[in-house]
Amino acid sequence: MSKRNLSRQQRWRVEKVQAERAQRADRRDSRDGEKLAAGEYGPEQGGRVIAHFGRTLDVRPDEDAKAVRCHLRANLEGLVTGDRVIWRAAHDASDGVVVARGERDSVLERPDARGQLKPVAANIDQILIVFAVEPAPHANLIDRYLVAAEATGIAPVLVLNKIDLLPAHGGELRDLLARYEALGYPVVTTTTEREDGLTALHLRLAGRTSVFVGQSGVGKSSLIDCLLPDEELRIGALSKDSRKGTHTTTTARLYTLPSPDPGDAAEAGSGKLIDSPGIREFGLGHLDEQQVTEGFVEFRDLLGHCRFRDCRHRHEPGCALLAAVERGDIHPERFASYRRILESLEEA
Ligand SMILES: Nc1nc2c(ncn2[C@@H]2O[C@H](COP(=O)(O)OP(=O)(O)OP(=O)(O)O)[C@@H](O)[C@H]2O)c(=O)[nH]1
Ligand SMILES: [Zn+2]
Repeated sequence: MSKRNLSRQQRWRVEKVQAERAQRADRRDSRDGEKLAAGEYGPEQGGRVIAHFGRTLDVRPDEDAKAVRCHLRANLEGLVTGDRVIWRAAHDASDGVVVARGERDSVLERPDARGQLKPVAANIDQILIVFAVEPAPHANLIDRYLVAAEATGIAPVLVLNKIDLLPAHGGELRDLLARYEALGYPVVTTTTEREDGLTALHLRLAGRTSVFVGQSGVGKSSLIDCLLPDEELRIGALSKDSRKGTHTTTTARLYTLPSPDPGDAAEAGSGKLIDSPGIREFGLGHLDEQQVTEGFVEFRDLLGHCRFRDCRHRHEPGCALLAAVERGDIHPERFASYRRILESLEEA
């Protein structure tokens, strides 16, 4: 058989499979429609997507810890973990159907295999950028994460892990942290080596939905293992092996964190964590020059004040940013990071 025929036959098979799949979805949808009309589903209620697998989702009802497997009405597309939804439970409680998606406060996107941005998780309150005493962080790397986080509109928080390895006076790292605190970024320090090493982190997580990102080896898995100690909480969570592998397609999951102190949780609400290998690898991605510039929070008030409207803040006379570096209002290392990030975009 010629190559050409083969590929035509392959194409035919693919089309056939797709047609069958669409037919099945149609059938299921008209069944859902009939069931909905026949009142086989209960009243509408709120919930949150805690995992999704194609057109099937796990939804956790607002008032309940137990998730329900749901499918989607055909007109609903693109739901992701963390989405708030309106859904109806089957009367026999076996499953449910999602009928609407709530407004999103925020969405985290990643490029798919074809380089197109796809949402991977929604309604995230904060991005925890984890770095560690070892491997020692480069300020530039932290700045990259901050810029990427700023572009999503989700608040970044810096988490310095492994403080058990910190030398007595902390040295350069303390200075580095002070620099970011001065910019208004919350900084939390942690260690998984001490019983009380995560106290500050617990406080940060309470009542919010968070994701952990950061370089390999900084201790993201270790932190998450400490936060979700109960195996049951991690049912379906990433296995040790897949964590180390390159499976970045695994679905994101939303976990409810147990509180170390039940009293606190009742006040602030329990913390939620959305995690997947893909989310952990969140990085600079597809930003343009303007997004990078606006990602440096201390530049914002100065933008628009350069002599030339199209100033690129390199060596133009009357540049408001360069003047601020001169005055010491912008830290020279932050400005060097800015330059380096722009250069890396040009290379890409
Ligand atoms: N001393 C010390 N070591 C830690 C701490 N937290 C994690 N580690 C160690 O740091 C190493 C890396 O931790 P992981 O949790 O695998 O780091 P990760 O960020 O998940 O790394 P990837 O899976 O590669 O993304 C392990 O050997 C941990 O035991 C800590 O607070 N103190
Ligand atoms: Zn300028």
